[in-house]
Amino acid sequence: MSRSRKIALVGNPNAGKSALFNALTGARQKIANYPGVTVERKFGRVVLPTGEPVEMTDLPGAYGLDPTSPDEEVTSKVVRGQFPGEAEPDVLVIVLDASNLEQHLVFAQELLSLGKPTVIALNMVDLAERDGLVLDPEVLQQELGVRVIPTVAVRRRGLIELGEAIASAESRHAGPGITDLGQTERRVAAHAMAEAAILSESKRHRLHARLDRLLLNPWIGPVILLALLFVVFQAVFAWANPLIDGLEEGMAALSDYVTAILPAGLLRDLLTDGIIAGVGSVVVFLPQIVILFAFILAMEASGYMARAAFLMDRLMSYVGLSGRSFIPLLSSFACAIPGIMATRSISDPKDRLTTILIAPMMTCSARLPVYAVIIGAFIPARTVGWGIGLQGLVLFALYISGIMGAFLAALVLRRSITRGEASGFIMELPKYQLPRLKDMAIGLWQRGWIFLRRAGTIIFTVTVILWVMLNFPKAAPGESQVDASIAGHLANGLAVVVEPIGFNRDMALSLIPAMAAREVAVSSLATTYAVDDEDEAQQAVDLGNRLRNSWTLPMALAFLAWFVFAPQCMSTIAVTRRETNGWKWPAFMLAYLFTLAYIAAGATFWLATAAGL
Ligand SMILES: Nc1nc2c(ncn2[C@@H]2O[C@H](COP(=O)(O)OP(=O)(O)OP(=O)(O)O)[C@@H](O)[C@H]2O)c(=O)[nH]1
Ligand SMILES: [Mg+2]
Repeated sequence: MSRSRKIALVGNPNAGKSALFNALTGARQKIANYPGVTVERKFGRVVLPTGEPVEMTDLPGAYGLDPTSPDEEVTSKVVRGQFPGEAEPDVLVIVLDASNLEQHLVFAQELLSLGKPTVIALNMVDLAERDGLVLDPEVLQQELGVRVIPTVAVRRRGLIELGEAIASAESRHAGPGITDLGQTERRVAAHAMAEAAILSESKRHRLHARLDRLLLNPWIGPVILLALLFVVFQAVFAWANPLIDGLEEGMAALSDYVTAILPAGLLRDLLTDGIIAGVGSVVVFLPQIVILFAFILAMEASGYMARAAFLMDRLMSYVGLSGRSFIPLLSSFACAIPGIMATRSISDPKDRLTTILIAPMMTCSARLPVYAVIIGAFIPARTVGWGIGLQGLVLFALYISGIMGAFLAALVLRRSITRGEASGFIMELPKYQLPRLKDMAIGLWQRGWIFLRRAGTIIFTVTVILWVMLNFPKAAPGESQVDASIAGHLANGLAVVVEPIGFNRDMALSLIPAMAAREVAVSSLATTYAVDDEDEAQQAVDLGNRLRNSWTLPMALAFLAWFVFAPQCMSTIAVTRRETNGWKWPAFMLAYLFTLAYIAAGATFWLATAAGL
């Protein structure tokens, strides 16, 4: 039997290729309302209405076949059949944004000139209609010489027709003239075709235009952005706290239950001190993660994020970056790994390298449990006027510190190691849309699942290993178990190094396993204090109390400052190595970020101590 045919989805950024890919294959690739979301090719299988199974490829968006950035290069190579080890696609599905037809038809003509069997998905016809645009697919079909199927990817409209068209797509005879047009001629042709295809157009953009005037205003826009972020961090504490209390009580009850049914011994200790106290101390932050991502996803889907990038462009040009870096940096708030991958859409290599190097300073979601534990234990849950919660304010300040640190680093890097001019920034602003509930739910589910999976795998494993290293060898009567243990001895070495910045031995101890993942700092503190606690009745998960008993406020603040900068994440280092093709830049990243963390934590500790906190 011959191999199944390969179908590739191509088109301009933000045309809805991934949405269409998800709808056709049942996959759950990330979609968001700004250009440059997909940076790698993704595969899936589809059975066409004719019963023929085909392999579908989702590609990064591009503006043409002459690549200007690493992600466009992937698209260009795949489409031309030059991607190493990959067969040429048999059918191209060009995805067009119906409400942005003229622009998208430029690249479409270039793709058609390849002469491959092609089908056009005229996507987002719902948005075109909403904006008062009535299109005639027939006209396009005649002009371009291929089937044109209207679709609404997010509502699964037009999928069967599209599948049928793919099944019967034949090698086309490139229409007269299309083959060897230059870029300018394609633009002219695109304009004429769009004009011919638009049956009627009643301008209904007024509300959106007004919204843009407000949100993109150079003075009001940044204020709105800042206010919005402020609300997000207030909500992360205010809304999550009741849920977290509930989860903590649940963990405590579970711990009590295990204590009651199991005889005293190693197994019981492993379950209560290692797994419930350790892993449980991280899991309780699920509500905060979900709330944070609810805001991020809503801002992404509505089209506001792209506006924020536009606003930030000017600010970023001061530090030698362009607004292009905004989306990768923004993705790094979830996790630096997709953030660093997203830099593939940056064309200038030095711009891209700078963005990679500063991405780890964006506060990723793995820091949230660390921040939340320390803030919860040391910052009183009171308001500081106008109903502003102090805890949320401190969290906000930590995020801002990371951003400031990143901007400062960019400023220095762009004047030294990655010297160069800030490149220009052109980004189309996507249409405003109301976030769809289903997409939001799927997105939140995915983020929550990633968080829990980390807790169940890497955090679980590292915590259990640490528990073992904390429990052996056994302490002599009267001696502290942690002092006697392997882990305690190991930590003593590091403790000497971090003593000047106010860290005690337990804090030093938590930094070692936290290289695997930052949340492990929380689980390892919880486990260390649980192991150290002789009083069996006190086994409930009250990490906050234990921290307050062993740390001073300046120590806690220094610990927070450390985590703003410290590159405590193996996976980030690994992905930096991959994206920069070598060890030089990850090594540099480790060195400069640890230095920054050390200075920041030390300065915080001594300033706080001097201030008498
Ligand atoms: N209303 C409407 N929205 C759509 C449709 N198709 C996609 N979208 C939305 O448009 C945005 C962009 O969709 P994506 O699938 O991420 O676009 P893409 O072409 O993969 O973009 P890149 O990966 O950046 O090249 C998302 O917010 C989708 O929810 C559609 O037919 N109608
Ligand atoms: Mg995509």
